[in-house]
Amino acid sequence: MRSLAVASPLPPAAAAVAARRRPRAASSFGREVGSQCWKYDLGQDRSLGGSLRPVSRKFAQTTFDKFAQTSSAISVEQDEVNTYLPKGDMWSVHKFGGTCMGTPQRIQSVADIVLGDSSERKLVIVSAMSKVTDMMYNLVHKAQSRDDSYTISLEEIFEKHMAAAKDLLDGEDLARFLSQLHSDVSNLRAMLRAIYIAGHATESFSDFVVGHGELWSAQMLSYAIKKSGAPCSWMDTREVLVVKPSGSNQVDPDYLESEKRLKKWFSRQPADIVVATGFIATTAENIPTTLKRDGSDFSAAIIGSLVRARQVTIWTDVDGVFSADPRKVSEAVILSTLSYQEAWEMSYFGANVLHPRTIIPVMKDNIPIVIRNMFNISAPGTMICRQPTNDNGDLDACVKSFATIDNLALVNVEGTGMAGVPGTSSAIFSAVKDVGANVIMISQASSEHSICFAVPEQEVAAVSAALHVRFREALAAGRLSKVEVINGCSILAAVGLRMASTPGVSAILFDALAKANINVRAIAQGCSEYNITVVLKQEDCVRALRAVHSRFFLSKTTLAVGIIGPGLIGGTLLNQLKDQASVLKENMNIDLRVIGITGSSRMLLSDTGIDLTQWKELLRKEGEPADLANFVRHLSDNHVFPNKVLVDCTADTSVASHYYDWLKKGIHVITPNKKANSGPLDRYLKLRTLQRASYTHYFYEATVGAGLPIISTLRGLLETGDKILRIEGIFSGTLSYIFNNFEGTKTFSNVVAEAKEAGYTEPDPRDDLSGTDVARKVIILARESGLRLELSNIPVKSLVPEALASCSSADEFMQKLPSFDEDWAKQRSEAEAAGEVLRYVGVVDAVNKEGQVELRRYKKDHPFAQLSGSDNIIAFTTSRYKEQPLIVRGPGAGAEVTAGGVFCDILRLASYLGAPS
Ligand SMILES: NC(=O)C1=CN([C@@H]2O[C@H](COP(=O)(O)OP(=O)(O)OC[C@H]3O[C@@H](n4cnc5c(N)ncnc54)[C@H](O)[C@@H]3O)[C@@H](O)[C@H]2O)C=CC1
Ligand SMILES: N[C@@H](CC=O)C(=O)O
Ligand code: NA
Repeated sequence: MRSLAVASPLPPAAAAVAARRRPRAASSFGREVGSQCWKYDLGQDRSLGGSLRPVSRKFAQTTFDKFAQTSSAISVEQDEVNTYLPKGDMWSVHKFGGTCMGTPQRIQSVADIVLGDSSERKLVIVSAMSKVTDMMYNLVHKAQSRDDSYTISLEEIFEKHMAAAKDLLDGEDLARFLSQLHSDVSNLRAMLRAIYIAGHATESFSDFVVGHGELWSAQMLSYAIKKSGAPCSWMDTREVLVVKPSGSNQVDPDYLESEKRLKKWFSRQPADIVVATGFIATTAENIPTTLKRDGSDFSAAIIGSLVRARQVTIWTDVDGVFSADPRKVSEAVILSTLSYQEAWEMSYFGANVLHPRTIIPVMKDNIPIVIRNMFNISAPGTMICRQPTNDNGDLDACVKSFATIDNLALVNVEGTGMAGVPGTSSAIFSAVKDVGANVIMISQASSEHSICFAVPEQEVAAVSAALHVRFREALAAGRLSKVEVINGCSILAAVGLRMASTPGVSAILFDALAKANINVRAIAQGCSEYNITVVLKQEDCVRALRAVHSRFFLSKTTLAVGIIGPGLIGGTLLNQLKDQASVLKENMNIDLRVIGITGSSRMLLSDTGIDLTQWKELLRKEGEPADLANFVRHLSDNHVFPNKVLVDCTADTSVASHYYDWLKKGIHVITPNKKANSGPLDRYLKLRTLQRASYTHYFYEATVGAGLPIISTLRGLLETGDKILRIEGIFSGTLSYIFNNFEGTKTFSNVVAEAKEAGYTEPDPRDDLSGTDVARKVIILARESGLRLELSNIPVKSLVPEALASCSSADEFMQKLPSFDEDWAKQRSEAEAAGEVLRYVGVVDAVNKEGQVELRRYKKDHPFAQLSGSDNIIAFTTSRYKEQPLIVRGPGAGAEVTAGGVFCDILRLASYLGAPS
């Protein structure tokens, strides 16, 4: 809270006025006004939240006493002893915009809010009723375009205000207002007629006409407050607020002259509640003018400064200032405090906070501005004040918000002739100034070989032309190599006062961008570090915003998921995601959204996330014909989610052939499908090279041993410097199940059917029986270990009878398989007779750089003979695990374990993207 400045004794007349007021002030929390008794108790008034009641009753009284006995902060000249400008902490300034003043009911609510503020004195700045300013400008436009309908428009404006007044007021006040309205409208009619005849309106004519919206709304509100029992005056700010034009359609307040006039005004009407017109002002020559864009906020700030208000409250229709545009970031939060500089930066970067001009008048006196929602007065709002002290030391306290500006172009002026040549940047920017373009951001590396800057896209052609003219000779001589324009850019700015003193902020920012695969074109940060600005492609902007916002504010990792192949594994995965999603969100801050599911015939798309409790039904009923290209486009075109992953749950080679393109697009890939990693070596190497060089991830743990940690174990060994000598094991869940259960009681074909039924087999069980599936796993592990092997390098012993290899379908194969049961029974009995069991094993021989896949016989006490169910067992013999191999064993096939392995990869990805571990 500001303390009252004490400078010189109060002039006698002012002291007399103050003394006269003291008894009233002392009883102002329960005083008689006319016949009505209105009582405000600071302690009891909960309706207005904290920020409206920053002074205690005792403080208010002490302040008032100090004021009465001493002086004001601004010295009062002797010749003004008869003027009275009460100031000090008892003034509270409120500003209500057009939306707040939109209807008679709203004007009444405004009156209630004003009356509910227990401050000593209140100055209320109002805008015109909503849309009225536009209607007024339109009137002028019509009149000067000689469009007769201006008379009808004027009538509409008249009707609107008359109806509102009739709704709101009655008796003498209504009559007084209507008579003023009549008289104003007939003056306006005459004036517009003159404009019509002249076919032209000067700026001051136009400003005079337009300002009537505020004149009427201020009067209506002041009568409404009066009607509720509180004495209230209204102020035409053209009598007090003096401004001078400052170019670029802006004005500068003349504080000294305004203060003099304000004192005079108060000497005539020393009121406790004053409703003043926003937006309008006067020049020193008494010509009506306006404060231009966002004028009413500016009025409130200037007047707040003139009366040294304890607080300026800007009432609007949002709960406060958001950490990012809530239309783009649904998780944006309301900030409780902001420093002036932060608010300033944010408004510059397009956050709809306050116009930077609005902050200057209050900033010099450290007067807090509070943004509050008049439609939700229980929300405390956002306080903009001197460096807030209640920061909690978190990252969200050092980065306050993120803002963006779209439709920019980047201009890059480059050449060796720029380095060390004084005046180059001056020449560049003077050329830019000559075409009137607005430079939004500048960046120059210290090598001085290039300067790049951002301008609005619609100004870039003129800028580029001007630079080409200005640097014609330098370009011709090769001193400058190019003047390059990059269209379609946006700026993303992180704003926060404490970024300067917090190490690592930019690292986190850029890490979040990199992980969302967003390319940064240019960077700027001043040493004040109120903001870090990056230029990126406009199409990436919302995604970038969400990525950085979630990183700083929510630590939430949002991942958009596309599932390809909702068969056994894909379907089980969807169900697991459904069951676990809320736990992940709550406990791990991971927000997984499945935004697409595609099978081979139908696909289901959603922009925000499919309801997984009924995905099957939705896919059937609301799905559209499947189209993989469109499916991928749906994912990559979604600019809302920062991170995207495609999960390929098919066994399809053609789906796998797209991984490279997807990774290139920045889409992560996760799969249990072995086709990509066991396909042609050159393709595999290309894929891995791309993935290693980018921030996109490719995980495939379930391709070997399903959910068992095989790939991750192998990687762990390799990455920590262990040397793989041999990997040997039973890699097929199907074949393991078959030989574990083919014990003489069931036929071979029966056991195969059971494995298929249990979900262990490939979509076509011949892939298992042929040994191809095992060979693929051997290849995957061999390549992971650094061997450059092709599938064709692995000799495979197929268990598929030759006669059935050419069956046209898996079903046909299964039907014909029983005719070979006898052969199998024979093989089994032979092994049994020798005290052995049949096992189908795969080997990666890293020493001899080869792989093998064989049906072998093992003694019954061998570890490979001890398995049950669909168990896999994999033994890693390495430099470290030489005497005793490292063994991983457990079910290596089946829907739940495999989907669980894929799910694990999704969480691994989330953790790589920044989710907590
Ligand atoms: N079943 C298991 O225990 C394990 C399976 N896997 C792998 O999981 C993958 C899936 O296996 P399952 O779910 O058992 O097979 P599945 O046949 O039940 O499911 C595959 C699904 O993919 C769909 N599909 C096929 N081609 C498609 C395309 N081009 N576009 C869109 N959808 C397409 C099919 O319509 C089917 O819905 C396979 O690659 C398999 O090798 C990996 C480890 C263990
Ligand atoms: N069909 C495969 C499934 C796992 O990859 C198997 O049986 O192991
Ligand atoms: Na695995």
